[in-house]
Amino acid sequence: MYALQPLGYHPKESNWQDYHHFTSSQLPGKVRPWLLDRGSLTQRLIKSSKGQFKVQVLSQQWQRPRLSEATLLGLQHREMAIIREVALLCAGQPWVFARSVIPASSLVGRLRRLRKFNDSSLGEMLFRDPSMRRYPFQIAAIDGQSPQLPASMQASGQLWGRRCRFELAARPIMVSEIFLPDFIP
Ligand SMILES: C=C(O[C@@H]1C=C(C(=O)O)C=C[C@H]1O)C(=O)O
Repeated sequence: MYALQPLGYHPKESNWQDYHHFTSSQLPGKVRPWLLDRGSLTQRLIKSSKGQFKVQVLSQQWQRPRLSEATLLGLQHREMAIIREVALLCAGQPWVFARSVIPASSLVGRLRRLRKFNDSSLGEMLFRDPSMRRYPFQIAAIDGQSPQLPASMQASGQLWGRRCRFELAARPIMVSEIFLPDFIP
């Protein structure tokens, strides 16, 4: 019998650091150009997979963000958010695990539609919005066995992830993406 986790339990957080903390030689050549690409990951994956792209929603629910996510978003302690976790599939294979945090205080005006988001890409909405502003990336080396990854996506060794704060109509959203072993650009 597993002990019940206290409300707001989060697995050990990864060590997210500003991208300029890393020299280019520290980032593996396969993912380096993708980690720092400021364009839409969705569009790049669609192109790379010759259109065989799909967003698989794994969960989308109200939760408290992790402490470092709340800090990045400038949230009051314990503010609730929609936490959306998806797999980005290329030719049916999960290339990216993505976790987005949409604070309750951002779900206003035209952003209310994010309450009922489905398997269309969050990126398509973000990059279509003229008010969108993207902040600099944070990068982390992620333990492939980390419990933050669904069991089916865990791997031996180390994975690389990126995350950043977006603002739409000056309202913050966080998007994080972890590149999985099946990722073959
Ligand atoms: C931010 C983007 O949106 C992508 C789509 C996501 C979703 O639909 O949940 C999550 C992460 C992103 O990779 C993008 O395409 O660059």
